[in-house]
Amino acid sequence: MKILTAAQTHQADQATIQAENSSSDALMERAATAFTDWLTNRQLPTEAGEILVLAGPGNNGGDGLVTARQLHQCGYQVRVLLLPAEKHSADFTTNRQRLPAAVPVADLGPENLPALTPATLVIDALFGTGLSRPLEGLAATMVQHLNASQSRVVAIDMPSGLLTDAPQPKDSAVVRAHHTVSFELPKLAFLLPQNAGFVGEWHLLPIGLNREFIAQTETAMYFVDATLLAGKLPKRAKFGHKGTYGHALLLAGSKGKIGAAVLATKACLHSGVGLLTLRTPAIGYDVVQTAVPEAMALIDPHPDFITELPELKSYSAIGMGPGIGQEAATKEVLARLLREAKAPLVLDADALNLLGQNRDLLALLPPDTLLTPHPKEFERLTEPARDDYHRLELLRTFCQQHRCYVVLKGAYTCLGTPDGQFYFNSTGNPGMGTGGSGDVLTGVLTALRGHSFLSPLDAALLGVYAHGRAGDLAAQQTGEAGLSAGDITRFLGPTFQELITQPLF
Ligand SMILES: NC(=O)C1=CN([C@@H]2O[C@H](COP(=O)(O)OP(=O)(O)OC[C@H]3O[C@@H](n4cnc5c(N)ncnc54)[C@H](OP(=O)(O)O)[C@@H]3O)[C@@H](O)[C@H]2O)[C@@H](O)CC1
Ligand SMILES: [K+]
Repeated sequence: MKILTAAQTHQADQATIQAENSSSDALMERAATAFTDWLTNRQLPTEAGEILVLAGPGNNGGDGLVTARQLHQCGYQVRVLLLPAEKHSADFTTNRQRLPAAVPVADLGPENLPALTPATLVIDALFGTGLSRPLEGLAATMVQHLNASQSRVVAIDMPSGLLTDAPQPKDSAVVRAHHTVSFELPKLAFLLPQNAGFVGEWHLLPIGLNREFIAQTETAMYFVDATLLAGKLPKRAKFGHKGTYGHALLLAGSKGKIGAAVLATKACLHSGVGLLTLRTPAIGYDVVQTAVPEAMALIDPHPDFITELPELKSYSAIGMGPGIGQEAATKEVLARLLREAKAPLVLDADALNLLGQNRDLLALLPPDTLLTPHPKEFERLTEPARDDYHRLELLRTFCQQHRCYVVLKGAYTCLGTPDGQFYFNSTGNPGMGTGGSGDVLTGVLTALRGHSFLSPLDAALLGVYAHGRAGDLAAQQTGEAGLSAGDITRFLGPTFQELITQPLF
């Protein structure tokens, strides 16, 4: 799915109205009907107490007025409070007039803030994607009053006060919604950790925005779901052999962290690699040969950490980092790898920390190298980010400067590409924030980078998505708290099976 800016969303709105030869009022009716259906299908009890619609002066307020009318028609007890304004949108005015007289309506005022109880369900329709500046005055006071209450809050399209795709001025008033129900396409603001407390759980409702317009609109941001990946992973070839799917090399493990090597190795094997060789220190030999007999073990002369780079010419992809530690000799191995590798590289964990401590090595990164930092590791490669928008700026600059792909790990892991695009992943769950989960991702990505038929972009997208999806399937069995990294590897097979497409021709 594409992620559009607020301005592009407004254009999509206009293009839809034009293409359908209908009216903005009809589109509003459609959007608000989808919202009302969403709400009432959640078995909203009629005895839920009062439903309070807070309506602003624009089309977001218009959506709120349509919803109020529809909920009233369904028999709910609804009340509307309007935010006084000098001008109102045409569709707001139309729907204000359509509101049945039986629905109580009043103007908000500093002396007229509503009583809010835990039984009140508040529908936040103050501002949506048309918000052009931080809230002030009465609107800000109302939002603070709402946030201080125990009422349940469902926001239409955006939590009011939150900018759709621009940095939020510090301490500005923003509604803290329990649910945000938005239309058609995800908004950038939903995907940033700093906004989690405002957005709550978010949901998308299709409202039939014009497909052609969306298809031809240029964007640098995507939300990666199964549809975006359709057709990218072909069925395994009948006459394929181990060579077709690559021979991967993993450099992983050190004393006390051989488990990281085992996890990455298992994940690589469960992601379709043809052959796998693991370079690990001597202390890991028995462990690895026993735990993962499918992999070949190429033992380093040092007992505790990796000190020598093996011959590289047979490998189609190389992953380095899980559990390797930060010894000087291991850093030299990394430096030699960067200088000598011809195969695609995946760098993670301590390989990234070593790069952060020796930034001169960044100049050696071969083009299309894939790095998989979490935000702290990324900061060690760049600089501390002021906020999530600044972090995205740093990500774009880093990827462009080093011609590399960076998987910035998080709730919506963001893949940055050398041409400045962002791909936010849709799969995964909080249970995956557990030791070894990153090692599994390195194994998956190393396997896919070794598939000659996948582009660097597709390998990264598929790997990140599959890792999250396998975690989701695992959590269905284990629960999020019970999820461990090894569980993720067990569900990689079913995940890839889901992703493989079998076109008839
Ligand atoms: N596109 C779609 O898919 C569809 C969109 N739909 C709905 O339309 C919504 C967007 O509507 P919208 O463009 O009218 O903007 P909205 O957020 O209501 O506010 C604009 C008004 O607020 C004002 N204003 C702005 N900032 C302010 C501030 N800080 N403090 C005070 N005032 C401020 C601004 O005035 P101005 O900036 O000109 O001063 C203007 O008067 C969208 O979120 C969705 O709910 C659906 O109905 C149909 C499908
Ligand atoms: K809103």
